[in-house]
Amino acid sequence: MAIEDRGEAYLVTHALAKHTLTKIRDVNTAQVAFRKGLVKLGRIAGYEIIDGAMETEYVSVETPLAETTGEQVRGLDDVVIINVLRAATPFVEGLLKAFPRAKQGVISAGRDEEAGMNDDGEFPITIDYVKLPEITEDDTVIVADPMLATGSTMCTVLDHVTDEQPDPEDLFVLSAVSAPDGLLRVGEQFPQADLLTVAIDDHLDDDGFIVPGLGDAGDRAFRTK
Ligand SMILES: O=P(O)(O)OC[C@H]1O[C@H](OP(=O)(O)OP(=O)(O)O)[C@H](O)[C@@H]1O
Ligand SMILES: O=c1cc[nH]c(=O)[nH]1
Ligand SMILES: [Mg+2]
Repeated sequence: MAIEDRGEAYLVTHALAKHTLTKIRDVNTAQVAFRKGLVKLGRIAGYEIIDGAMETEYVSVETPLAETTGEQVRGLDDVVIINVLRAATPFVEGLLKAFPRAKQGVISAGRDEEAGMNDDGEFPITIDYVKLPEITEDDTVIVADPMLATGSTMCTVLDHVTDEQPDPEDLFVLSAVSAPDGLLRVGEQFPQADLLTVAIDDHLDDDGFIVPGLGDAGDRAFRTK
């Protein structure tokens, strides 16, 4: 298993995840390579969730030559992936390679960057659209957003995801880059969630951007600036 417990979060430690994150951190990595990098990170993280958190069962299988025993992953039909628009879209594309039959939810969430952070280090979050599947107690729920900065977006998203739904078997908050503030905020407000990230960065700047981070993930993936 290449998921390492860091106390406040679990790290995806697969070498290709670190390699890919380094590539997309680079200011010279342009839109297409940036977006492909997020897709790749989503796929690797999905495989790591399967390897680290899902069980296998023995099944008998008939090859062209003989009957033998193999293993299959349990619960692949009981996966829910929540796409936090906009930056999570390529990340989710990668996750879907690991979980092609996942139920999918979409939440459109944006930070009000003009309003800025309040004294508690939170942004006002605008939610424009919410469409979620029914969640069951058997489900593994993965809420994906490549950036976990102040945690304001994720906490607002999780309010919707957990509202009037049963507790799933597992609830993962998956990000590529996290700031300590965001991990602490989400961890405090949603102790039932497992926080999974490729990197925990140093700090947030005065505008709420992760340092060193990778800049504005949405703008870089969608070429809006
Ligand atoms: O932890 P937080 O401080 O809430 O910041 C993280 C959020 O900020 C970014 O979204 P943004 O509001 O820029 O929207 P976008 O994805 O449409 O660019 C990012 O994709 C996260 O959703
Ligand atoms: O560093 C950050 C913080 C929030 N959203 C981003 O895209 N990047
Ligand atoms: Mg953005």
